Amino acid sequence: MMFHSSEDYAETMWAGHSFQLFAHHPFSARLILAILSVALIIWCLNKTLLQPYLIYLNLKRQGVKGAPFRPFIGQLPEIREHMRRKESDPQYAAVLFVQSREQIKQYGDIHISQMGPNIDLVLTSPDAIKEVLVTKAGCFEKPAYVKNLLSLMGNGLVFAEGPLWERQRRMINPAFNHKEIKAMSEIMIKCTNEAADRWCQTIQGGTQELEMLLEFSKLTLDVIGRAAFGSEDVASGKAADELYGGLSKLIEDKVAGIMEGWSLIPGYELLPTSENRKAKRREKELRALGMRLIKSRRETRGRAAEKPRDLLGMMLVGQDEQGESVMSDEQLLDECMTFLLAGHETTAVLLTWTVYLLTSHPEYVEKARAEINDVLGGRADISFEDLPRLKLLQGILYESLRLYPPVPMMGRTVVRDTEIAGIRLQKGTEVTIVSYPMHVREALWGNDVMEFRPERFANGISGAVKQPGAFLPFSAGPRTCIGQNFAMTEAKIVLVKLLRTFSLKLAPGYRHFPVMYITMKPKHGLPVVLESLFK
Ligand code: HEM
Repeated sequence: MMFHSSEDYAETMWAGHSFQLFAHHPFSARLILAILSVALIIWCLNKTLLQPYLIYLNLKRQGVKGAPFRPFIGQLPEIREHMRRKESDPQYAAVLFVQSREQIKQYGDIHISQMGPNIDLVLTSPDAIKEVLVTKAGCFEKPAYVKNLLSLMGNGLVFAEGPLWERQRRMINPAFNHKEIKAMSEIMIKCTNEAADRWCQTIQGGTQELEMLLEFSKLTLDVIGRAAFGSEDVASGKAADELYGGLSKLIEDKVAGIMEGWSLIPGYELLPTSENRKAKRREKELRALGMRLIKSRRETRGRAAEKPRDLLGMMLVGQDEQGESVMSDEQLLDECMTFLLAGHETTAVLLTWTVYLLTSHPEYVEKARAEINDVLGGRADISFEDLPRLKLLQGILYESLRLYPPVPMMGRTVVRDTEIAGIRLQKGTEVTIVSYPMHVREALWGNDVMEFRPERFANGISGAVKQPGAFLPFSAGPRTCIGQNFAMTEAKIVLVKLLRTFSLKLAPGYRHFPVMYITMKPKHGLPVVLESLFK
């Protein structure tokens, strides 16, 4: 072999012999392993100790208050203890998670909280939250730990960022305009009638206890399946049980991982632990179900002559208003999983808490029935045009969203240095927006703030609260919930049917224990005794 220079020689020797050297010298292999291990430990310590500590110092130096820094665990032990102790406390919702009243009382509306290794700037003030969600929204993205928690949604609309998010939102927006929601309301009515018939059959003229969180979840899954995917069988029989059961278990397990603290460690989700393997398996099954939906919709699209009107159909045609072209199969699947998840769970939880509040305040059941009868007269079915006239029902739903917001917290990560409420935030700082404390702040709503009083919304949101930005069930700004009108339309349709067909009583076995599994829902479900009003 000819070498043109000593560099060539050295290079070839390095490339050719170095691996042999390592292979034949166990010492060198061990050295490499040791170097890699040290690098990994340094990386982990930097992520879980040094970076959080520097963020903590930056906030502290600017006078932000909060519990003292505690390496790796933060306030996790207290939160866990808190959750255990509160099992029997009916006011549990009022002391939700870390953002307990005591924390706000002790440290103020804007304070530091530490969940495992993560330092969070907790915001419960309308002005600061408006800066994050609206005026400086471009400086924030969704945090990695939430993306990991809901990795099933991939890069769908909830987690897409930058130009991808802009394109997807532009493409999907038209599916949620007034005309489309009106068209989808017919599907909602059909699904609701079918569910009510099923419940009537179960009751068989007597009374029967039903677990309403489960019933509402199946119903909202059915609606999103048909309205967004043009599929009749998302929520039929076994598939629905598998889908609902699979999704709930997946999220419960992942939240349990957070409470244990392990899954807050960066990169933990990549380790082959039995929990991670189980979660991956579940995700794979659920995504396979999503793929089946796409395939079946592709086939029906091939046969249909007119322009598709459901969400998946529109995405399959695959052009946005600017004529930009098709989504990849992977992106399509991410959007399907996003809408299946975001589009059913939240609305089911809203319906569940509303029925809980109504059974606890029967006087509003009577008032709501009177309003419904007034608006519908002798007609059996509601129509989309009736909905704006159901003012009390709207107030009941808003009051439920105020006292039991299905999404009471939202996370953000600073991606560009910025300033919020006069506090300088470095890139990498985590921000948690907590709506619940604003929803129950006396100074904003009046001294009856803890009471269920739907009339407070008689003149809309601005008539109910001093700062409208303090009512945040659907978020605000460019990333506000795309499905809010869909959800409110669906919830009204379901409640009208329920109140017109059944009397409702909370079952004696109900245990009030709201928990946060991304959405805030009753840990033990909502058992309700249903009795038909028509005998
Ligand atoms: C009562 C029902 C609902 C509540 C309380 C709710 C709440 C929210 C909230 C708070 C966000 C913002 C999350 C964040 O920025 O971190 C959000 C976003 C979103 N919601 Fe909803 N939602 C509901 C129903 C729905 C429905 C029915 C759909 C679809 C049919 C839907 C689809 C979405 C999507 C796709 C996003 C992400 C939007 C974006 O980032 O551009 N939601 N929702």
